[in-house]
Amino acid sequence: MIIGALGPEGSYSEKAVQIWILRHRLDSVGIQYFADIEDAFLAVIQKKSDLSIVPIENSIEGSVGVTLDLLHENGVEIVGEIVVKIEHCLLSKGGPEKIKVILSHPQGLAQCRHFLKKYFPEAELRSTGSTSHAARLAGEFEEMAAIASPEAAECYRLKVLLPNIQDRKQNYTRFIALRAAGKNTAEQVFEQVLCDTEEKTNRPENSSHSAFKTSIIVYLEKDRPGALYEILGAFAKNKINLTRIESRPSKKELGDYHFYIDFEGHISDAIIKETLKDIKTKTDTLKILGSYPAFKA
Ligand SMILES: O=C(O)C(=O)C[C@]1(C(=O)O)C=C[C@@H](O)C=C1
Repeated sequence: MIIGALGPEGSYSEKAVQIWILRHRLDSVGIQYFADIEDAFLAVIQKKSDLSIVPIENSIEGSVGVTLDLLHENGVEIVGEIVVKIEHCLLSKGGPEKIKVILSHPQGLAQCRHFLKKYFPEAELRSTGSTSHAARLAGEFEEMAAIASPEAAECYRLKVLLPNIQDRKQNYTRFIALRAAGKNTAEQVFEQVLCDTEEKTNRPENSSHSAFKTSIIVYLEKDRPGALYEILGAFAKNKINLTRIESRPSKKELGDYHFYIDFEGHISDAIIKETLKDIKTKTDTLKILGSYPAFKA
């Protein structure tokens, strides 16, 4: 089995893959590293990986926009989530006095904004494809430092000049595990529900509602008063707990959005089916991204 992730070695994405491998007790897994999130994501469609793990949101910086857009644009299924604690360090080959350039993934730079402004106001900030890519470069040039993990420091033989430099101690990134949409995806199960035929899912028996999450994208073509309220009302009426709601520009015009909604429950639960059927009548597009086990720390 090949799992795709953002590389090179030492990225937080690799950490997420390792957690996935441990929790699923997988052996004989190869990690395929990609230069950016888009390539890692699309690898499942291009059959370069069986599963890909990509970041979707961070507790300090919010959504990873490219992942949200790709979920809308492509036929993939979310099969799981992984939450990784992010502890950024300032890494370099030499001492702090030599640092002229600080490199990291844009998320890494943004999560350490206060630190950078306070201690390195003169440094040039440069973004890289990943935190580990930044560490690899810092290993080559003394005047460059990287914001990356302690594991990246080990990988590229860098000194940890300062640990835990993110603006808040509590810093977590949520990743999703994807596979290409195939047979028995949540979307197809729902299509069957709409035709009132018997559906089959890979949901384990006897699992509680909150043990699972379902992710959907909703698009309301014609902006009308109360449209979003009606959708949220359908969840409230059936006492379904939303875990996230996020809007993302549809890119058609200013002020036009897709809504990404995560909620507790599995697509094969009767109440979820009923709620989604109801929502389908209120929206122009309803895309079901998947039902998957909620991450437990
Ligand atoms: O650059 C990495 O190491 C990544 O895995 C990417 C990523 C992200 O895109 O959010 C993952 C976790 C951290 O929030 C910073 C960067």
